[in-house]
Amino acid sequence: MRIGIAGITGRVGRLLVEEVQAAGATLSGGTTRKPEAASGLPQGVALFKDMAELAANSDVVIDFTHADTVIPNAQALAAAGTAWVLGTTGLSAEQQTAVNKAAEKIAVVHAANYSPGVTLVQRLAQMMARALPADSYDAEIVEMHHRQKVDAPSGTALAIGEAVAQGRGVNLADVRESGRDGHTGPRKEGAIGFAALRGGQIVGEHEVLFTSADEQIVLGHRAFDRRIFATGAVRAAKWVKGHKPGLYSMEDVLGLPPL
Ligand SMILES: NC(=O)C1=CN([C@@H]2O[C@H](COP(=O)(O)OP(=O)(O)OC[C@H]3O[C@@H](n4cnc5c(N)ncnc54)[C@H](OP(=O)(O)O)[C@@H]3O)[C@@H](O)[C@H]2O)C=CC1
Ligand SMILES: O=C(O)C1=N[C@H](C(=O)O)C[C@H](O)C1
Repeated sequence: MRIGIAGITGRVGRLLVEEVQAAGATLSGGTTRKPEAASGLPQGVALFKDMAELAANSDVVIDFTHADTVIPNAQALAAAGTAWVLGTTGLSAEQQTAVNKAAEKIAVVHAANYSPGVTLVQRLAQMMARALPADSYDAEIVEMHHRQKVDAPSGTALAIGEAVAQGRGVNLADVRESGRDGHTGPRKEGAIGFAALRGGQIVGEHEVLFTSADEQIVLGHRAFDRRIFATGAVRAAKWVKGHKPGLYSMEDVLGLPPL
């Protein structure tokens, strides 16, 4: 199968080149706005001028770029009938709608975090939220990433928050509290709080905390190397080929039963 990489010169993109080749798949090539930055790629890696050209030459495109590319990429991939493994985070509601619309035409795997460990943390967080009453247990999510990260809270933190909200049977948008500052007043019962730390070259750290008056449960994940994301995305790319159009998750790729 032919796998294309959007953002091929990026921090994850470069690792995807290695992992696609290690998986024995054919690397069709990639896209970059800066061909001069591609000098560090292995010899012979094809660079396409845009997503339309990359999609036309690929069975699946793995995309770790930037939220600004999501709408044009969705349109180009749907037009080409090419499956999409999307890792980009920081999407607006409009950009997420474009992903959902593309999934009417092509198979899309969309995950804020392609590490199996985080996928399990999300599942466990949902189970914990079901078991621990919101009026006694305060849920907070803390994440830390490298100083270059451009979006906050992380997509993974938001996905964990979504899992807690689902476990509680509420809409995250109604209970989310991000970035407390100033005279905030007491914590609202049932809120799901987020804190985003940035510094150094931290690859990706997440904790979800359930705190009551009498105990605290902390569930955490630390990524030591971005390669965990690249291997997960390649696993998703090999899984998605041949699937009918639709929006799939890393839980589907891992074959986790519905909760
Ligand atoms: N789902 C997951 O498991 C993971 C998701 N991510 C997410 O993937 C995305 C990329 O992360 P990372 O590889 O660290 O980021 P980088 O900035 O290192 O790479 C992103 C690449 O996208 C390209 N790009 C294309 N269009 C744009 C644009 N309009 N603005 C900015 N860049 C653009 C850039 O390449 P060029 O300039 O050459 O065109 C850039 O190299 C982020 O959203 C991040 O949160 C990161 C790790 C894991
Ligand atoms: O930008 C990153 O680096 C990462 N972003 C993803 C996110 O926003 O959750 C996944 C991972 O934590 C690394």
